[in-house]
Amino acid sequence: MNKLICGLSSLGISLSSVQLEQFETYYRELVDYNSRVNLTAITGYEDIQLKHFLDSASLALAGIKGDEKLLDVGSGAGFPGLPLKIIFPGMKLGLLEATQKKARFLSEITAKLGLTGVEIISQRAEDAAQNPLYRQKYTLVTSRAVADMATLAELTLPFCAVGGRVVAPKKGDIEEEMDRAASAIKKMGGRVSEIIKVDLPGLQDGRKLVVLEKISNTLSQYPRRAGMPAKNPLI
Ligand SMILES: C[S@@+](CC[C@H](N)C(=O)[O-])C[C@H]1O[C@@H](n2cnc3c(N)ncnc32)[C@H](O)[C@@H]1O
Repeated sequence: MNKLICGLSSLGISLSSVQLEQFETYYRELVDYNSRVNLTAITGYEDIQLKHFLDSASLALAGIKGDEKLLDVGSGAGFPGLPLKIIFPGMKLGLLEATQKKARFLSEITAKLGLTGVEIISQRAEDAAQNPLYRQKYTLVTSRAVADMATLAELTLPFCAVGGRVVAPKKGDIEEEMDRAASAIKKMGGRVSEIIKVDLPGLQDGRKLVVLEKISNTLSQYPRRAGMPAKNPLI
């Protein structure tokens, strides 16, 4: 795990032997499960350390303290939620994933890693966000590679408590994407707080973190029914 260790040290994070072993187990189980069920195209030992584990950990640049209640929307094989939980074990974590076979992997890997305080929610974000158990209940919401920002605002901000934040990793030039998303972010009760450049050993390719702040309650009509936020983004 040298690539991960090196990148994390730039973030001021060092891992205990238990955490290191958890990352090794996560790597092995991911590659094994992936040979039967397609979870990720990234399978090399170094690539997984950088593009999955360190990329997930880079969200710490947004000032994660470790006492957050975190929901990861469209978590797939657990990114970025699970690496953050390994690094910050005190966090409460929800992993929201609509695809059943991916949600099954999330349940299995969570048990194998011996993590507690993790809930797997196998639903679409549009449906789960109307459930009072989840609506506006999280202080931190993450989502990587799920949708463009206008759609993502509608899929994430409704889960966020007022005063909480959404952190979304993005890559490349996002100016136009952010312009298109301005109205959706406002309608969900959010505002853009900051955009943080990610520059870590092995991840120097224009990655950034979009940070949204939740400043007022989301109106009950949002998110719209399943599929609408992607099909017809709010403008
Ligand atoms: C490209 S994958 C990214 C997975 C992971 N976040 C990552 O970065 O590796 C997108 C994931 O989001 C899930 N997803 C897409 N739309 C969703 C929705 N509306 N509600 C819940 N999950 C959704 C998909 O099932 C898929 O697993």
